[in-house]
Amino acid sequence: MNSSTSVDIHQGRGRVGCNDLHSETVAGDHRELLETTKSLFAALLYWDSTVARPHIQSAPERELLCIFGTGDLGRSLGQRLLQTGYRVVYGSRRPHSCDPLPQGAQVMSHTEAAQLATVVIACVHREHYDFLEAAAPQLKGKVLVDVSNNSEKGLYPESNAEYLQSLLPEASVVKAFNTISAWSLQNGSSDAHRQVYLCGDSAEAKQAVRELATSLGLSVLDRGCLSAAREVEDFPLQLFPQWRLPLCLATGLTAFFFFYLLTRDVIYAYVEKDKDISFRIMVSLANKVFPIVSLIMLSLCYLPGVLAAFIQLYRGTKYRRFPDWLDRWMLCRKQLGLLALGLAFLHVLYTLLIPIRYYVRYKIAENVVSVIRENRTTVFDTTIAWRSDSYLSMGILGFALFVLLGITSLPSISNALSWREFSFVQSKLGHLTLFFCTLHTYLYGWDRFLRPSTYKWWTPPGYMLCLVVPSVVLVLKLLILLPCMDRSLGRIRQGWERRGPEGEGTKPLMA
Ligand SMILES: NC(=O)C1=CN([C@@H]2O[C@H](COP(=O)(O)OP(=O)(O)OC[C@H]3O[C@@H](n4cnc5c(N)ncnc54)[C@H](OP(=O)(O)O)[C@@H]3O)[C@@H](O)[C@H]2O)C=CC1
Ligand SMILES: [Fe+3]
Repeated sequence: MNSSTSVDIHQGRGRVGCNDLHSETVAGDHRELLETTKSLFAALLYWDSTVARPHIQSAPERELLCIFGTGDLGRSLGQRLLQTGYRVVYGSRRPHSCDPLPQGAQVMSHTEAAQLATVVIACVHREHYDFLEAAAPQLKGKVLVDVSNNSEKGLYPESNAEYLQSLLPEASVVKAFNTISAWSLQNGSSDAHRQVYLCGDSAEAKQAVRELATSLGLSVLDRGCLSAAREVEDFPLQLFPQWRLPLCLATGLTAFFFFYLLTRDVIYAYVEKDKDISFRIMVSLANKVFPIVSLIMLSLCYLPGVLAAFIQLYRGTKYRRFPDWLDRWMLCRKQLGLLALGLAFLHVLYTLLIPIRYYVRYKIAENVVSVIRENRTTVFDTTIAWRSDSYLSMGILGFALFVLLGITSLPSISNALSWREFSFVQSKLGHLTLFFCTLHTYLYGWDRFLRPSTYKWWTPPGYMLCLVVPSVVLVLKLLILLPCMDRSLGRIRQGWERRGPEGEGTKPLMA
């Protein structure tokens, strides 16, 4: 009892401050009181740690996990599990000659290792799964995690996880961890904190794997039954999935406007005026196509937002899903915006090099010489000065805000912003950017809209075409900002719903 008493008092010092009490009491003559106090504290601490707070008594030993395969993923995953506090045992074909393993891990044959753990993670390629049949008795009733990926789509008739389950019907196979990578686990990159998908037919087995993933700092998304494994296995094969649509759009628009402007400018001059101005393709044409596509793409970033607002106003609720096409469109807004920024950047570069172009220098010199030769005087036109300065100024402001939007969309920057700050920049400043860039284009056009010579072969110039979408977006946005619309939308977004099909009255959905 004496020894246990002293240990208990020692443990309690930090928590209850019995150290001070101890020294004060010793300083006096009350040894009896000291003994009584010691016993009282000992009893209290014993009760506290065993009855009231049993978890404090001793941390439970972490679970032992088994990993089959000592390859790249097996080693990296084992190391992370050991760092998290789990105990790890490897099952290997060559327990005595495998590559160095994380410190603290044991290694033995597959059957021996499987016997020790209730959760077994198979870090082996699907092609070698048949060896697992030999360990079937040891894997009976256990959770078997399949982490495998495919090297290409549709290689096998069934998913790897379903194949594993068919080999070992008495184990509970769970598909998980295939979206992480050995590299990110080893280097602790942010990739290691990404979402992992989970699917399986046994709820308990999935729960065990979910707890495991959560303790590794991964967020888990349950995809349902094991039949969903095929889809989950295809995820890592995706290459920039959210960039596909924006890239296709940018390529399509660039190709369309390139041929449109080629016809209007170069081919028209050749056919109608017998002039070869094909050299303009390299700079002039490029410097028309890039800003046109950039402005359209920027407006396409904001169009789904205003469409969504109108859909919510029409439906009178925010609790109904948007159509799939709108969802997909919304999800790639960032990529649309970044591509638009890239094209705007090219427009800036091309514009900056205008003064050093041979064609431009030649034209200026020719003009000056003709003015002198013909003894003409040129009159300074204030309207043109206003127009050109305003046009440049809007372009600069638009581009500066555009760069700001691009910077704040970077994860490291956006993570440092609150939701309110992020939405202020992306929505308010975003629409202002669109407004400046659209105004820049209107000022470029100025009164050329009215001149018949602008419409070569009855086609409008490219910049006029590209003003359609941004103008529509800005008008729709202005409509949403009208007080009556803004108020209704605000209420809907706070959870209010229009009651009944006729839409009379409102009720709070989340009271
Ligand atoms: N590497 C990664 O980043 C990721 C990998 N994955 C998946 O994890 C699994 C393993 O990948 P990875 O670690 O890269 O592969 P490795 O080739 O590095 O390792 C595979 C391991 O499997 C074992 N093995 C090899 N052949 C056989 C066989 N004939 N019979 C039994 N066991 C065998 C070996 O371990 P031993 O010698 O100890 O028996 C080997 O080290 C794959 O299914 C992969 O798709 C999933 C996500 C990411
Ligand atoms: Fe411009």
